[in-house]
Amino acid sequence: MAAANSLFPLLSRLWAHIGQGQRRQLFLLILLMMVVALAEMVSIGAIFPFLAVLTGPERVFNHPLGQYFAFLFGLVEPRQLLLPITLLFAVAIVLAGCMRLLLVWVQTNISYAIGSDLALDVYRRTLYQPYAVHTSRNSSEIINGVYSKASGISSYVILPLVTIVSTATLVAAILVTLIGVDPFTSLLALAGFGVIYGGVIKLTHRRLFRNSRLVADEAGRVIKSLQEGLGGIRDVLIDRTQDVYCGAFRKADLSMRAAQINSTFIAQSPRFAMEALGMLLIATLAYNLAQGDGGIVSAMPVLGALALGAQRLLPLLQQCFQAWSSIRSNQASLADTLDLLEQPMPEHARQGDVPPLVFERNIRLDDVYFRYSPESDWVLRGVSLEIPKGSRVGVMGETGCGKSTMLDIVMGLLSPTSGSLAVDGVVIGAENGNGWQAHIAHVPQSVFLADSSIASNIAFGVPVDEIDMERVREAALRAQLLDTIQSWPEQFDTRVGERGVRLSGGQRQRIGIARALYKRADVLVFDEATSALDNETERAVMESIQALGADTTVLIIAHRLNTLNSCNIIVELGKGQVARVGSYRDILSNS
Ligand SMILES: Nc1ncnc2c1ncn2[C@@H]1O[C@H](COP(=O)(O)OP(=O)(O)OP(=O)(O)O)[C@@H](O)[C@H]1O
Repeated sequence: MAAANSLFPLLSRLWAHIGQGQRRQLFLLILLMMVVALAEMVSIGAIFPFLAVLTGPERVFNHPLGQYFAFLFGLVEPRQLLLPITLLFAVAIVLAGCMRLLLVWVQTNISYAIGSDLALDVYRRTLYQPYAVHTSRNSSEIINGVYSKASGISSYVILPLVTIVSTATLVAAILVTLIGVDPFTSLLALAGFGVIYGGVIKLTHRRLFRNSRLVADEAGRVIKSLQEGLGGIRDVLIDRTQDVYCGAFRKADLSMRAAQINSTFIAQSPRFAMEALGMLLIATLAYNLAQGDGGIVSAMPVLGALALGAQRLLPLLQQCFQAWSSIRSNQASLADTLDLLEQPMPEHARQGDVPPLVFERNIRLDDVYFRYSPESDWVLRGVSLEIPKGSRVGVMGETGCGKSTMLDIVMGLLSPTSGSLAVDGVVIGAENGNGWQAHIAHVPQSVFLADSSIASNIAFGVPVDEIDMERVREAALRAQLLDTIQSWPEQFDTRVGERGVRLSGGQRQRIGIARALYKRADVLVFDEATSALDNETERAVMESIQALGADTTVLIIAHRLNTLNSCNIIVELGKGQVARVGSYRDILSNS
């Protein structure tokens, strides 16, 4: 718990993910902070001669420095000092303001640039995780991780961190100036402010950490309730379960917001105590100085410098505290983001484009056992199978017997728990999986469609300006979809709607088939890809697939045996084992 609670290990893990270029930018930023701090010192220091000239020009004129200044500008009487000193003070104030503005601009830019790179890295690493990792995760958790936690990292951690460093530099510079003006009051103020902020930090840091865990978890539940309600909208409408989903949303949202309110309140609250303390100090000081020889008039320069210093210091201290509480109240999200950033990157991810593996003879499964986790039952138990190149293999078996799992292993999406997958005798593993997958096109049971045009969905993942329309047309023709597309006013530019809601189930499936054909892969895997088609269309699609040529290997899972009548090998699975292998005729005659 102590380790989870501590912020510093997280910050050092975060530092490890910041690139060299950005570290250099941060170093330059610190230099800029120092320049701004210097400007701040000058602007506060400048009020001292300004007020001194206002309240007693003779004193300043007779001072050796005043004499030198008068000589420099050719001034002959004390009142002539007023204009140049006022101008100097104004210039110092304006310059310091401009420098602060520049600092805010630079630090915001650098923070968001770092945040953007980290968010991209989280997304990239997530996309590169093996399929088994994806099937074991909840998508709302991932969306929450990539979008809210990782994307927001610039505003809730990086910018606050940079703010803490920059405000601390400015605070130090202002304090040094104020100590030069009046050491006792300045050190007293420093101690007072330090005690108050230190006390608030001590009292609230656990609470803020608890809030951070709550916000991180409840945000995931908010996304989950949205995804489930919208994803199952047909059932929600028919069953009238809107209130159930609104209830789940409300519960998570309220709890998340209660934690956010609490953290925001904590972040804001010390401000008022600080302002009161600052005023109290100035009033006490003014009272004491007014009792002195020269009265309040001779004390004005010191008082003015301290008042201006306090006016600069208090917002900075508050900013610094708010930045700390922002990091603390998002610490759990930071920890989750770091876990995502530290997902192992598979070796092949660094390889770039890999050439396809040689595939001339066969695909072999040798005594393959598979289970999804060490706690779960075996899904495949000792499956051995040889698939010659160019064959048409039909896979059948009762529901849940492991057909899709077996084909996921053939496609290199899942790795056998024991046993092996080999192509032309070469065992497929993490290092050559990409080379094997370069041969494969896959049509899953439910085809994912992007909310874009038909053409983009057929040439899925290809940039719009690189889509080969002739190839798209040919794929649509083979998938028995060309006539339908041509009957639509916008033809291949027709938008399909989110997840293809504007299409029928059969049209969606045929887009999936056309997508696989567009790739011109030499291994095609169809997982119940024609289940939504009528008999006539299914027969036509299967004929097109048959006509693909002797070099194309086709694997088809189907529940209807007659879908497989053009296959030359039929594999029947039963409870994770190969029950029978034979020709369509053999299987039919023994059924
Ligand atoms: N991601 C997963 N995690 C855990 N178990 C899983 C996972 N996917 C599938 N299973 C289990 O593995 C078994 C085989 O599933 P699989 O999808 O391979 O069967 P199938 O024969 O293709 O079924 P169907 O014909 O219904 O599509 C089932 O008992 C299923 O519950």
